[in-house]
Amino acid sequence: MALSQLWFGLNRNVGAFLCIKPENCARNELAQQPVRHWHANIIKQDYRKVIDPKYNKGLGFTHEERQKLSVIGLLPCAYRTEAEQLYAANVNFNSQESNMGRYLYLRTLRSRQERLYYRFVSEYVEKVMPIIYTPTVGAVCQRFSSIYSSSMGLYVCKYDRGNMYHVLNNWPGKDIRAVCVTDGERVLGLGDLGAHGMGIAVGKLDLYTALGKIPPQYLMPVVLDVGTNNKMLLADPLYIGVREKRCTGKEYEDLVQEFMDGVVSSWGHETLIHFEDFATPNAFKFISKYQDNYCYFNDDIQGTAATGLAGFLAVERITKRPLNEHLILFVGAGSAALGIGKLVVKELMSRKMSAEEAMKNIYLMDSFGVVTKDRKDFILPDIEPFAKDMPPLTDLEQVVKELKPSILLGATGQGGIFTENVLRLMAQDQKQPAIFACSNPTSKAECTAEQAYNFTEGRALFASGSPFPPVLMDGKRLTPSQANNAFAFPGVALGAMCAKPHTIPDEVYLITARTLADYAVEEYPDSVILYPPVMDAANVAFKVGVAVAEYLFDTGLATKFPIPDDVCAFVSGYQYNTALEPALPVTWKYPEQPRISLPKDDTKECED
Ligand SMILES: NC(=O)C1=CN([C@@H]2O[C@H](COP(=O)(O)OP(=O)(O)OC[C@H]3O[C@@H](n4cnc5c(N)ncnc54)[C@H](O)[C@@H]3O)[C@@H](O)[C@H]2O)C=CC1
Ligand SMILES: CC(=O)C(=O)O
Ligand SMILES: [Mg+2]
Repeated sequence: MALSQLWFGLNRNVGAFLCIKPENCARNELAQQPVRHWHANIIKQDYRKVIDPKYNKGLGFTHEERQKLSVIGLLPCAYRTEAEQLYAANVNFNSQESNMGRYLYLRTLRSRQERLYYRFVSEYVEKVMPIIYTPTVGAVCQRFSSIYSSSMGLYVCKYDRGNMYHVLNNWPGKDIRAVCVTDGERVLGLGDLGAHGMGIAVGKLDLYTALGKIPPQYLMPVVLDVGTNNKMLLADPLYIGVREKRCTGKEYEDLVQEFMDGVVSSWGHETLIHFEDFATPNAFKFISKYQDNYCYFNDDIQGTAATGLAGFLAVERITKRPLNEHLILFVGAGSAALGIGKLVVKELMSRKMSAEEAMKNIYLMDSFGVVTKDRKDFILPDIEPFAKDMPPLTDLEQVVKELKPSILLGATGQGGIFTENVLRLMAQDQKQPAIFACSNPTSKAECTAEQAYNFTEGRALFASGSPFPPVLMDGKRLTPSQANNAFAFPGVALGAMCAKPHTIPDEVYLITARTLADYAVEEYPDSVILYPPVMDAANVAFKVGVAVAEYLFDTGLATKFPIPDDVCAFVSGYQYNTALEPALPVTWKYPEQPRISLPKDDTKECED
């Protein structure tokens, strides 16, 4: 291993450092001894541990550790405590001039010192999440080929058909317990980004660890590269993916099936398979195909459903009006909106309502207008039950004027469609109009927080998919909530990975929604917030993880055996600790063995 590589791995040093303190010379003196070669071999092993981002502590190696590892001189003399390392990371992060710079700095930190990275993300989640996740991750995905410097995840392309097991097992991690896979066809609200979808798979799994505290070595981000229909990418000389139009139909579905089987045969049936940012018709198709037979979930439909329902439960609590008495208008009838709509129906049915009663006050609107019964064919079969018997209405303003919704949720990927007039109409008819602008990234939000508050005299209960800063109005600080599936998927994943089910039923998303809604009530009883603040997202993930695991154990769906007596302690024990560990950790200790005194030498002298 080249010395330069070592320095690079340790802390991006630019040379060797000679410290003249005599006690620090011990290792070098030792190196002159005859045992040198034997020792060098041991040290080589240690070196590997040191340059591995999992173990590397940079300036956090104590001087004793540096001596043991023979890295004295490869680091400057200073030792930094954890707090000092975090402070240094923060200084570096803040000194970047753009969010893209901050993202790239964090990737470098991640590739050098994994624990410090996750510690930093957890500690500064409010300012870091918008960088590693929406909105900056959207810009990263758009420019992925031009900023490409390392793979970050596994790329499985359509030409790997027949060799899936081989490709999956090229991944260096051997104990994979969750996979986040995308085919990049609908990345946030940015459309088809092909192999650039890796950015979002990496971002989601980063939140598994930052929020769910799931150990990163169990996680694998994957892009299924089946081509792209994005003309700009196809013409980009730097494009990193398959430069062909998307494959579809049987060829596509067979590849996805081979992927599912490859994961199961590589790491077992309990491996969590998280589908992200597939185009909506495929997303629904794969839920019906895989939900009952794999440890599988679709985040855009099911994770978003849990988050959306939790927001509606908060509206119900704040307005003191039962959910079924609210008129809900979904603008958008795709993965996000339809997923939420279906879960709201399940929630209302659990309150002893029929499906028809539950759907009575739920309206869907897509780019053709309100979904009505006279539609010839429905893009998705799941839309049809929501269709209403009414004359067609296509203009959003008109729809709001006529239906007078109390809850308006946008998931269209169309920035700004909640216009001033739409928002004013909402405020005209409702005391506390609930407005959810769920589309990501920020540029695609249906309205900004400022617009929502300004055009409703500050009365809106507002949440958005990407974060907005607080708004000052008449001396009052109005803080918007973030309605993002990041409040659901890390906890669902944590619970599922602990309990290891072979299937994740819809009840899990009801439980997730209720746990998230209860959290806000318990922690902020007097507040009118729709969701807890993002700085609480790790606590939410833990609560959701425990609730999901408990449900899976109680219903016999868990395959983890034996069933733990204390699920809370069990889930907590599974979690990742971001504290910097010793370089050469003592994993377990042996007790001192009782000593038996040696018998006296009673050998008789030889007679002959
Ligand atoms: N906040 C969150 O946690 C999540 C947010 N999203 C965001 O939601 C957006 C939509 O995602 P999907 O549902 O997967 O997309 P999709 O493509 O499945 O659905 C979009 C829907 O919007 C409709 N639409 C488009 N323009 C419209 C208009 N002018 N008026 C009315 N309807 C219109 C389309 O007909 C379609 O029904 C994206 O921006 C995505 O980032 C998605 C998942 C989770
Ligand atoms: C948040 C998310 O999953 C999306 O916008 O697609
Ligand atoms: Mg998504």
